[in-house]
Amino acid sequence: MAPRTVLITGCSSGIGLALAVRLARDKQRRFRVIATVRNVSRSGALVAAAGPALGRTLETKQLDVCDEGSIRACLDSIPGRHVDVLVSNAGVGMIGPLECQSLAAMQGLMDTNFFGLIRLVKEVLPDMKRRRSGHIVVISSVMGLQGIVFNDVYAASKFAVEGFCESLVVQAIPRAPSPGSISLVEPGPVTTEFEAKVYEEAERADYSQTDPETAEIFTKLYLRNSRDVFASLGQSPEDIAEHTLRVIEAARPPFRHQTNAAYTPMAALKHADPSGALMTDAFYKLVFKYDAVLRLGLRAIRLLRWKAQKVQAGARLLGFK
Ligand SMILES: NC(=O)C1=CN([C@@H]2O[C@H](COP(=O)(O)OP(=O)(O)OC[C@H]3O[C@@H](n4cnc5c(N)ncnc54)[C@H](OP(=O)(O)O)[C@@H]3O)[C@@H](O)[C@H]2O)C=CC1
Ligand SMILES: CC1=C(/C=C/C(C)=C/C=C/C(C)=C/C=O)C(C)(C)CCC1
Repeated sequence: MAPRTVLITGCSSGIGLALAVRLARDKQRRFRVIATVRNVSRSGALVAAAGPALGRTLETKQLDVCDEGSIRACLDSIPGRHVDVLVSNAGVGMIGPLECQSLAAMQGLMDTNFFGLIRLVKEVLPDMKRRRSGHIVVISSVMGLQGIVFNDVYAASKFAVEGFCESLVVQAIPRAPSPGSISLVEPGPVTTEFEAKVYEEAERADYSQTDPETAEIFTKLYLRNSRDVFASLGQSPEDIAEHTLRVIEAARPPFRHQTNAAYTPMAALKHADPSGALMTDAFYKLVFKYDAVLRLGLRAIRLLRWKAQKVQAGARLLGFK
């Protein structure tokens, strides 16, 4: 079978980079990867990680999801504009009290995370419809399902992504017998540059724009808990690449795919109680009342993960895997 052409956005780092390399190094050579970056001067890590796959199963191209012209130019440079799988991955984060964030920064985030997806879909969907085949895979987030304190605008952008895809999926690419033309991958925290970037912004923020109590909750409580959550529950970009590969290769791709089992019960709270009380109450208690219990639980998870890694390393040393 001819390799499937997979176009991925945001491949200079993190999930996009890991996925591009994973697909390009597929042992069965099932994919031809077009790994796109917004800024070609930032493709060094991708090129290094791709190694011998570069120029064979992986090529790099420029694409800025905020620039329709660059999306069109990228698509036009592909023979027949033929893309079998579009992975919409490019995205940015934002944390902190609402009063400390400018409207321009919020609009910039929506432009990347939400309108970036729309620009891509508008460009590839007509071709996919014409061919009656194609798969759009969107890197969403658990925050597309559930808001998290101090992530208001980022969560809103991922909710927008989910609402858009949920509406579009039914008619997107009618192809019997499987309608699986759009899939949402929903990771929890992933240890990439994303995390460092939001913390850097939090360092630079002007907390005089909010009241001292909110500033204190964010800087003292939230940031500490967030670091603990990433350290305990964080997945690697390679993990997310494996999950995304499973979605891409599935005969009947799922519409939604969560990557972090630890998150599923929290998302379930929302559906267990339509009034929202169960979910908001649980979050409130975890943040304000039982934060010591939360931290203890997270520390226990870290310890278990560390032990599991040791056991795995020992097993490898003994030649078991
Ligand atoms: N890390 C996490 O905890 C989670 C992340 N996600 C989502 O995963 C996706 C990837 O993030 P992640 O790998 O973690 O973070 P990274 O910061 O490592 O990667 C983000 C990528 O998006 C690119 N990008 C940003 N703006 C644009 C643009 N306008 N056009 C094209 N590319 C752009 C960046 O390019 P550049 O180098 O030029 O800035 C970079 O390549 C995002 O959609 C994010 O929301 C979802 C759940 C959890
Ligand atoms: C779980 C949890 C917390 C933090 C979650 C975080 C920090 C999640 C980050 C997810 C990301 C970064 C998704 C990206 O798309 C709190 C609020 C500290 C306390 C309550 C339980």
